[in-house]
Amino acid sequence: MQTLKVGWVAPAALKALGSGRLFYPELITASLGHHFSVRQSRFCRTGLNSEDTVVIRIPRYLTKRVDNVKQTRGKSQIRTVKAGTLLIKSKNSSLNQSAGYIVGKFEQPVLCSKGWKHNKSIGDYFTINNTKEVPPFIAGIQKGDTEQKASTTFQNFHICKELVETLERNGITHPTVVQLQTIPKVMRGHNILCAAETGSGKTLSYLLPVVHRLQANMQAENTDRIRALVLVPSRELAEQVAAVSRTLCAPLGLHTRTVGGGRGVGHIKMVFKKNHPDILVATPGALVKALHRNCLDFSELNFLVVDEADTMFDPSFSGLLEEILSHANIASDPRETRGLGHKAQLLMVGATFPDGVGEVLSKVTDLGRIITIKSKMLHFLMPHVKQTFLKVKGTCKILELYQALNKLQHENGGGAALVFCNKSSTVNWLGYSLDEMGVKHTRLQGEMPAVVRAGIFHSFQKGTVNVLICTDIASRGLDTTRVRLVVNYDFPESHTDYIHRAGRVGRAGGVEDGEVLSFVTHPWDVELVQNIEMAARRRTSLPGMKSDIQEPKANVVNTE
Ligand SMILES: Nc1ncnc2c1ncn2[C@@H]1O[C@H](COP(=O)(O)OP(=O)(O)OP(=O)(O)O)[C@@H](O)[C@H]1O
Repeated sequence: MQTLKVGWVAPAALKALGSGRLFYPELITASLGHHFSVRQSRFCRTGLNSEDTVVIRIPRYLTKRVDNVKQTRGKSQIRTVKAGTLLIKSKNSSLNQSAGYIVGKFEQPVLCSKGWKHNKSIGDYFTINNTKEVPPFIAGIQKGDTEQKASTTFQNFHICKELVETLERNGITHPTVVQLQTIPKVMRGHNILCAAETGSGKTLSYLLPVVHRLQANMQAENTDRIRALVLVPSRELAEQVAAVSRTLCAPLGLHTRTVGGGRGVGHIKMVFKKNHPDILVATPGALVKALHRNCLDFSELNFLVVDEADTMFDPSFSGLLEEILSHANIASDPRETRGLGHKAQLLMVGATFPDGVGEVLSKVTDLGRIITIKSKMLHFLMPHVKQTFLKVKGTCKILELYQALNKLQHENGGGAALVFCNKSSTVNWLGYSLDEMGVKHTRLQGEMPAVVRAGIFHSFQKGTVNVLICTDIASRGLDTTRVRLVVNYDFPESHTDYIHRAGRVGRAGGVEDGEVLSFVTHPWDVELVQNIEMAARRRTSLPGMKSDIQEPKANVVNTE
């Protein structure tokens, strides 16, 4: 307990200190100090005798509190702004951060999104600016890339000349970083798990060696059974992968076919009635139906590809995937992939590292022999894409969206936009509202009947319509090279979803100035936003994402 002798100002000041409303605590304490020094004259005015000094005891917790506040205010905020371009531009300019400043591991910067759980923050915003012009996955342009890497062409992989010519006709001459790393290993027969940024060209990194090896073995394996199976999570993606495969296979006489869900068993039977294709691109649900009806024979399978592996190993698909894998004879060693009685080589690719791989794969292959390829920027925010976060009231989102779409069309030179919602019902509601506002658009969500859904994404890709409102069904794997704006109308529920949605812009061969705009409405969105902001300030990957194959947990058998 500290004892002070005070006069008439002190009680009021102490009341303010005790009330917790310490906007200017140093002024109050200063005035207390000042008052002690002049107390005699004041006392005269109140009529008190200087001998009758009032004694007030200040509890220790209160003095401590004042000291704490003093210390906090004394601590200078980290200066994150230097000369040059800005990485983070905030509504409150004191929270900006320069591109040349990296927040250290132990530094705690004040985040722009700090108070975003509170309603008072509505209208606040910040932007993570792009610090690079080109994506990090284009080889030869990045700092530190060797000349050899830059001059590597597809011919260096010793793939057949027809494939190289087809790529050249499509303007693809130099492999991306992930293609450089993956293609040689697939050609050698290894089981691969490849996790690399969205839009970095993973489709070609598995299709090129697969098509090359199939044509090379065509004479030896004269069979009408399926030789390569590609599993993808959606019908749209199946069509897209099949289109690339058909282009590559056309000069080689190989056949590709797709089978997707939602069309009934009759359709599936029809697909397999004719000769079996060399390459089948399928969704897991439809494929399992075909397996149950004995429409398929995997005895000649050379390759099993799991595209969008993070989604496919997710509990919503992993049961089906396990069943499919149990029908295929998966190799454990590259030597088992060649010659008579060969087994299937397993290739898994995705933009985020899949969880639960260990549990599923330990039953069908040797986990220790799977080669993992991870890009340097895995789970990082894309440095070549501008990303804006806006704290907004739920009821105002539609107006903000309208403005953003208008700005894209009339000020920023036009282009396509993808608008993500978390639920199919929101897609429908937003669609009706935009209809009323006269915004031409199309919709894609998983609850649509298959016949209605067919062709929607293709027509968006072709440019028939410029705005697509969708759920996360369109966030996985779909190649959206003409998209310039991604809007998270509903904030995504996980980092993985954010990475996949944002990855629809800034793709190899796509428009260069893609942007992401995210509306933040609910208090439960804020933690993700803060993680994203912190990862941007620290230049680290997003937290809490696995990046290694985990051994399956030992089965605990309860003996009681
Ligand atoms: N070497 C290359 N040079 C130029 N463009 C390329 C190259 N490889 C692929 N592309 C183009 O890059 C785009 C993205 O490729 P792809 O869809 O395979 O990316 P991805 O890594 O599978 O993306 P996601 O993670 O979203 O599935 C495609 O339009 C493709 O044609």
